Amino acid sequence: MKVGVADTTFARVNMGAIAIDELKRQASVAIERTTVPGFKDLPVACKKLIEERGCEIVIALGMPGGKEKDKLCAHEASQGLMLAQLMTNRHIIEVFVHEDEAKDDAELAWLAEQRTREHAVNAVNLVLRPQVLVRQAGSGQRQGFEDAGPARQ
Ligand SMILES: Cc1nc2c(=O)[nH]c(=O)nc-2n(C[C@H](O)[C@H](O)[C@H](O)CO)c1C
Repeated sequence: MKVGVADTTFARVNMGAIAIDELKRQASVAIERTTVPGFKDLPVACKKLIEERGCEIVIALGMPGGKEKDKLCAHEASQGLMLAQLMTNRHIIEVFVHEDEAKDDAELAWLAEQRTREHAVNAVNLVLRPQVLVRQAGSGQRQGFEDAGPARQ
């Protein structure tokens, strides 16, 4: 099984390296990596990882900046990633860490690592251990900051 990792030079954390480290901890899978300038370049990069490099699933890692323009572009990139999923019939796990989610650089680095690692686990589970996700259904999982947990009556 091959997992694709696509990340960007725009990001302020090496999210691709973190994803690869976590994938190696989780399972014995082949990994294909590509790095593009920014998140708008991710959809075609992910499609190529699937169609040309044989990936079963891809993790798309990006970091939207804090400006309004960045947020608009992030929405567009996200739509591109969804389209790529429908075109290829493969999951592309979008891991976006918005720069303004964190109060400072240290928290940004922590959040990017945490979210990347947790979604790398999700990607492996989706393909190799789907029953793990079924067991987590409705449990309020969050990637990065604390889990929300199940709603209580
Ligand atoms: C405005 C803008 N904001 C971001 C961003 O917040 N995060 C990011 O990864 N990339 C951004 N880019 C760059 C585009 O994604 C893309 O790399 C260029 O438009 C070249 O295709 C742009 C152009």
